[in-house]
Amino acid sequence: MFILVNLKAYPCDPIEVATAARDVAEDAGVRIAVSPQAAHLESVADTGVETWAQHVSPNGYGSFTGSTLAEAVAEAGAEGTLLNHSENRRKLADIDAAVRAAERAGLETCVCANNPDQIAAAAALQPDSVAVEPPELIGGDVSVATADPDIVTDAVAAAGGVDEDVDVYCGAGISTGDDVTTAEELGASGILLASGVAKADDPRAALEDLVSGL
Ligand SMILES: O=C(CO)COP(=O)(O)O
Repeated sequence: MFILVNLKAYPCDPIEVATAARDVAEDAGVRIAVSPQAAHLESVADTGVETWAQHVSPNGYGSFTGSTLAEAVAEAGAEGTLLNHSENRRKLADIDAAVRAAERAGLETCVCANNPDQIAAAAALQPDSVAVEPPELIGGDVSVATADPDIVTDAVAAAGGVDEDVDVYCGAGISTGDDVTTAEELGASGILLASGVAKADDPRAALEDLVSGL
């Protein structure tokens, strides 16, 4: 299972989380990545943890003020990028172009979506992975794998029906090792989480719990 920790715009210490994620990944032999604000990509990547951007723009170099270029995040040390997060939704054409921009820069891609139908559309763009995250469960206390297990199994089936090479992750409300193993049993090959680590009093302990059943 891949554990991708999205720090969103939470006021946590990205280096504290990155250092803990690096150590827990090494100790447990589990793949863990951290996705900080764009301004923190380089310092997070410098810790040695696998680092992801939260978004990249669909355009390449040029007169595009305010862009977050795929090339720039790759140069900062990112190895992958989220796209179309529930809190940063984009037009289909822009998601497609952003997947292509990320590929050109050598970044792994994960396109987020609300439900299995959107997962099928996202998988058709041939990212490396898609992530189903029901918006109403994001930031809550109940894991998507418990509250709505069908959405995970249906997302796995929807993506597989379009492109079997696209991995399927799930997220929303995940905070414990039980949540992670339940998601794995439903067919997800990774989880995407935020508040369970970014808002934890002890991010290292939260990460250790997440990998405890793997
Ligand atoms: O949006 C999410 C991860 O990208 C999920 O957030 P929570 O883990 O806080 O529910």
